[in-house]
Amino acid sequence: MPKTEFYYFPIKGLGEQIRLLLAYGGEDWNDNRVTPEDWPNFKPKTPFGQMPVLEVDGKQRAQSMAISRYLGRKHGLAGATIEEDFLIDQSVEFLNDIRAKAAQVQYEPDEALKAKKHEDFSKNVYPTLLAKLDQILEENNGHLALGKLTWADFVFAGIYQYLKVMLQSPDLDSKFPRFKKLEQTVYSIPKVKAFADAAPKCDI
Ligand SMILES: N[C@@H](CCC(=O)N[C@@H](CS)C(=O)NCC(=O)O)C(=O)O
Repeated sequence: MPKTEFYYFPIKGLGEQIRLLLAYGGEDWNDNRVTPEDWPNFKPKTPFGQMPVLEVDGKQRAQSMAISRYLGRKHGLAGATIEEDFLIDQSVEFLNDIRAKAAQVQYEPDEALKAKKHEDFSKNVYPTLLAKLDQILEENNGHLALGKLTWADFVFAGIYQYLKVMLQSPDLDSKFPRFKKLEQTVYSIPKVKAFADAAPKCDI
């Protein structure tokens, strides 16, 4: 089996979903956590000057969603038809929309503007998006698509803690119990749990 190397910062961010998929697949892989000090040296050696990067047999792959989709297909977590794949992609893109909205606030450098945006989004944006997400889970047996475990669920589990921080919503678990349940569903898969139990702890 080819040796797989995964490279990302020592955070969950855009990398955790890939770590969870690699763990699920039972691949022989190394979880390389590149420190900010080592990053300037590695950056020019990556396809887009960014991480995550997945290297299989010396061949690099980049872009978190493309890598996740690739691993999902590889490990039986994709759709059986293009229609099913579409439903998975649709939910993943919706998750990305939520993350992008939250990031608009999280990475606003002006603190006063950040507070204003947070207030506005908390009132006018997040409630609709989160209710829709909850509805998708309700209609899919607690999953993001197809009523069963797919790679979209790994994307969700990988970003959920970070999302809570970005939404500044520590009570998200109690407001939307289906969210926490889905995160637990993924993290309690034995191979995923074994990885997560042994991995360095990080919240975001
Ligand atoms: N669209 C890319 C975005 C990757 C990205 O933004 N990576 C950030 C970390 S989350 C990065 O490498 N930042 C360091 C830099 O740009 O120098 C993906 O999904 O993989």
